[in-house]
Amino acid sequence: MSKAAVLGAGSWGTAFAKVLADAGTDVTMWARRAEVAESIAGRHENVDYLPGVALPSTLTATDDAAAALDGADFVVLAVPSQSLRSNLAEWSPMIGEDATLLSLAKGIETGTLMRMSQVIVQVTGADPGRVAVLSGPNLAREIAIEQPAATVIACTDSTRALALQKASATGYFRPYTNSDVIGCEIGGACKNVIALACGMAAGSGLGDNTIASIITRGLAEIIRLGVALGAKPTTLAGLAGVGDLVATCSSPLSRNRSFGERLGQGGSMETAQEATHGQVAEGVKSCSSVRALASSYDVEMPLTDAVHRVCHEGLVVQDAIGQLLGRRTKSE
Ligand SMILES: NC(=O)c1ccc[n+]([C@@H]2O[C@H](COP(=O)([O-])OP(=O)(O)OC[C@H]3O[C@@H](n4cnc5c(N)ncnc54)[C@H](O)[C@@H]3O)[C@@H](O)[C@H]2O)c1
Ligand SMILES: O=P(O)(O)OC[C@H](O)CO
Repeated sequence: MSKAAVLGAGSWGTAFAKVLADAGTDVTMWARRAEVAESIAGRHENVDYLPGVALPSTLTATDDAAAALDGADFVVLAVPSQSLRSNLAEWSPMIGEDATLLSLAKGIETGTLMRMSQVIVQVTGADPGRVAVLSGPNLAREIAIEQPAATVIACTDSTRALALQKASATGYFRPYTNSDVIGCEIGGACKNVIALACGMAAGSGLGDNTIASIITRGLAEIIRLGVALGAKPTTLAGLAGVGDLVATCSSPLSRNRSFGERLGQGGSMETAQEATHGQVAEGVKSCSSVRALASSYDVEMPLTDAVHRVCHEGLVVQDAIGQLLGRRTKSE
């Protein structure tokens, strides 16, 4: 039986740990707070992040990273993007030398403008072939209650991608393999920014035509950036692109969409943060790093730029909408 350590016990770390356990993988979770680890190991419930969801009795948890990592074939990184580097620096010496590192995070690091797989390679010194990413339309609570969904596991080493696929395939969770790590990561990070824009529109009282227009033009700018970075357009037309974009932009479960909705209703950044119930809305920081990354590749991303200006430069949502519609007309 293969062994996995899931580092991070938030909503997605917990839901994906359940998937792995249901697929027959031996899983130990690491939680930052002892009481969260105790709740998972003792009550088989993560009361803080996934209340009401019964976790498998085979799923164990600890607040000791070394214990979780001991003998792990798969190291699943489930902390927010902006804290991955500092956490990984601590964990790196405890990671087995042939372990596969799987990133669940959907963000671009501020400052360095690195994708998570690049951060992992830089911090651990691992060969890039040992690093995989998982991305797709995977709202944690829906997966946790076993509603069927698909995802993408991307790794340049197909043997490792297949091993992860086997370790996480269940009757409700269907992982597809892909070798396009860049495409999956760009799709995952950028859709959060577009979901913020959709939330802002919905919060302003705008309807489905507007949302569909934002999703579609959002996809256009995501593809532009992805292709500039070396991603395959087909990846962005798949689960890790369109699939995740549609799910996140449409769902009331999305923290990014909910955050944007509060801003669209006229709320402050602080009240918008409350809409995420203490969980991370990655797009709030990644809108700035995605915008900077796009600028360094001379890629135009007007929606991302507008989201950045609303979140970080005080632009009012209604003015952002006016400015977007006031841009010169052009061909599709
Ligand atoms: N929740 C989802 O539906 C979902 C689905 C797919 C991908 N993701 C991605 O997975 C990643 C993790 O998201 P999540 O939903 O589990 O987030 P979350 O906010 O629910 O939980 C984050 C976890 O990381 C921990 N954490 C926060 N800051 C930390 C720090 N500085 N050091 C160590 N631990 C820290 C928290 O205690 C918590 O256990 C994000 O990049 C997110 O975009 C989330
Ligand atoms: O709740 P969000 O906005 O972080 O989105 C969750 C997942 O990424 C959806 O696939």
